[in-house]
Amino acid sequence: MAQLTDDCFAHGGRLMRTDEALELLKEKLECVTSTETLATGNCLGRVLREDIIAPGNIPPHDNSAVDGYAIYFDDLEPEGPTRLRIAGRQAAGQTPVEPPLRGEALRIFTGAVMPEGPDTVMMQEDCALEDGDVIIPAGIKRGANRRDAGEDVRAGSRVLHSGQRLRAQDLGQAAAVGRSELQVSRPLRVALFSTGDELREPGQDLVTGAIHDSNRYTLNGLLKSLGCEVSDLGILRDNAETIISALDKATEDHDLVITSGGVSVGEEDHVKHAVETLGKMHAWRLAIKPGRPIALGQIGAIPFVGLPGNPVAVVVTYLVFVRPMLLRLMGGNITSPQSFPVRADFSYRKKKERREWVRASLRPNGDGSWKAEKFPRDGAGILSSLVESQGLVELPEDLTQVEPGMLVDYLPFSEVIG
Ligand SMILES: Nc1nc2c(c(=O)[nH]1)N[C@H]1C(S)=C(S)[C@@H](COP(=O)(O)OP(=O)(O)OC[C@H]3O[C@@H](n4cnc5c(N)ncnc54)[C@H](O)[C@@H]3O)O[C@H]1N2
Ligand code: MOO
Repeated sequence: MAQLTDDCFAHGGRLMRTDEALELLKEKLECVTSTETLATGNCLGRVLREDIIAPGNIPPHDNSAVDGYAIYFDDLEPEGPTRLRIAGRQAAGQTPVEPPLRGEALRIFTGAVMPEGPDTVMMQEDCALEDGDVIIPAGIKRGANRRDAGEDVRAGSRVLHSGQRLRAQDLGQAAAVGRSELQVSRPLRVALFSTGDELREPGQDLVTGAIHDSNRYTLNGLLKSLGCEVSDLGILRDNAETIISALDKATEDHDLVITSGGVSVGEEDHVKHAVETLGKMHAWRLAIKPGRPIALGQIGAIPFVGLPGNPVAVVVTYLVFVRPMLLRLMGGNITSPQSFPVRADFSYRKKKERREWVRASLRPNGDGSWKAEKFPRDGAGILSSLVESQGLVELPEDLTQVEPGMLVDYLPFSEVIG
């Protein structure tokens, strides 16, 4: 099991660019999860840890794509209808029957093996029947309505790649090549805490100055949607000893520890100190908004991530940094989420040299295209902005001004959550 090396997150004091941070994560983190063999049907969302090679062609044999009549194309009259005797019947799953002779048709059904000889299938709705014969109209193309062996997958080709997260269609593909079991990563075990004296559990009354803990619920959902096994370890009060002992204990049986809050420069921000006491901490100051402070470190060999407390910063830093980190730790490929160029429907000023994400939703332009409408309020504490938006617009470092009509990169939440 590969582990973190010392100083793996260390960097200079300046603000670090997103690309640099992601590169460093890729370089320094390795897979820490072992593999297990699971029934294919239980592998949804897991990271595949083997290449899946097709042992045979799919489909395994030439077959009919429709219910109809298998015929020899060369038997057809070039102009006008052709009458053919129906010589036999071939259903899906049946062993091949005697092929029809030239001048004959074979009644055939979708998925049934094509007989030797006939090259074309006529759909039954286009045919007429008369005294046990079939009347084929003119106009069909040679080879119509037949599916060739291997047209979906060729024997020996790689249908699934080690490192990919298994979606429903991937499970179908594994089953299609005959795999009843797959080698996948065990779930990453993540310990999750919130920190802050102001935090109360939902359901508890709020005294003045208190708020309900929302970050743990957001993070729990984000982590679970990526297939992590989450230990929700509650709220840590702003007390150095409490935090030290809780973090220490959490490393005993987890692959990663995540907290939110307490990573800034305030006197009550004890998380950094706790990690420094137990291991190594490298507070990263990233050239991003929201989510400038993010703490990465290690407690023993277990990676630690301290996310900023502001609820929007939590989600953005999770999507941009933590998600690729988790994928790496569970042996997955880190692929950039797919964003889409759309026209901005807003003006926005930003600082140069920093990457920003604004909350946005797609609205129809009326001509079939879409535009990105920005959520009107920008605060990193406005959690409702995430609820009411469908995604994020990513604004690169060198951009300083967005104007309506400008092309921007829109990242739907559906690309990265789940
Ligand atoms: N002097 C400075 N102050 C701040 C800076 C800075 O650079 N210098 N950075 C600001 C930025 S940016 C952020 S982000 C925050 C991050 O600070 P912390 O990680 O220490 O977060 P807290 O202070 O604990 O909390 C910030 C904010 O979020 C609320 N919060 C915290 N946890 C939760 C939770 N589980 N559920 C809901 N809301 C939560 C908390 O009450 C605060 O309002 O620091 C800025 N300050
Ligand atoms: O990193 Mo803070 O984003 O502005 O909430």
